[in-house]
Amino acid sequence: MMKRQRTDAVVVEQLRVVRGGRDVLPGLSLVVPVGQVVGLLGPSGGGKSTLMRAIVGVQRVASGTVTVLGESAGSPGLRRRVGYVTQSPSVYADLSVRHNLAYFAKVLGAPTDAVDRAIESVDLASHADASVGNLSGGQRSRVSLAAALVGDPELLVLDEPTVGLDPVLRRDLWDLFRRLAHEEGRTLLVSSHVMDEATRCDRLLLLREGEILSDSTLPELLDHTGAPDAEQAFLALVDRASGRAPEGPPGHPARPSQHESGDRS
Ligand SMILES: Nc1ncnc2c1ncn2[C@@H]1O[C@H](COP(=O)(O)OP(=O)(O)OP(=O)(O)O)[C@@H](O)[C@H]1O
Repeated sequence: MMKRQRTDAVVVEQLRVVRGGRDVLPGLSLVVPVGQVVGLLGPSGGGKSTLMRAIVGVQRVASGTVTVLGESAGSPGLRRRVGYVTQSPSVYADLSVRHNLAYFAKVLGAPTDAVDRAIESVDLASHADASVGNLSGGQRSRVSLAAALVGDPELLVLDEPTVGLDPVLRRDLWDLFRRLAHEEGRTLLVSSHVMDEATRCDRLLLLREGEILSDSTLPELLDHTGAPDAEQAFLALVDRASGRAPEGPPGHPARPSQHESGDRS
């Protein structure tokens, strides 16, 4: 099992990414500290997936640097050290949980006991021989997560892992993320456009239109904005960034129009 060594798992400096002829990330800088659950929150289209792709090294970058666990993002040495779960399922529906994970372990060159450890980590031992196609949505999400865990990664990058799940499954997954960070010392970068998931993160990065509006803990964010919850705080920051004063009383910033709130849930 890996040991914590550095203070920053990810360091992004002046990252510029152009997609479809547009500056999706115009010049982003941020750090993700080791051993924490960092939430990457913000409206759809804000650049969360693009940033994650740059961190795992699958995104063409126009300029800037992305350093992951002390190496340049996408370096061959990071292959097993970084686990990535995309929004679309990456496991085979016609194979059992165990066979899926055995396949990923082989691809990554991970030891065979990594399969059982990953299955236990995500609490799927009782379904290890079930076909993935017969599992519930929440169980399937956990298989994808287990596939990312077989390489025993120090950094897990999870793109909207709780989307479409019911509140109980969401809570269970967030409990698991926290355990992976706080008990096993891994670093987790987890994206979501559901603001109430902010309460489960050690730190929050609020991303909107390719720019970081805030990088802090939730208590710091609430203190700084005077807002009662993460969603209101985010909206207050959006108003400030667009030079618009909130219309409501302090602590209750006005709600911007639907497209600005970007809520697609
Ligand atoms: N393959 C692509 N080609 C061109 N533009 C793209 C491509 N993929 C994404 N974009 C654009 O890049 C911007 C950021 O998209 P991205 O997927 O990173 O946002 P996001 O915050 O992850 O959104 P979501 O929550 O919907 O996944 C969007 O404006 C999107 O239209």
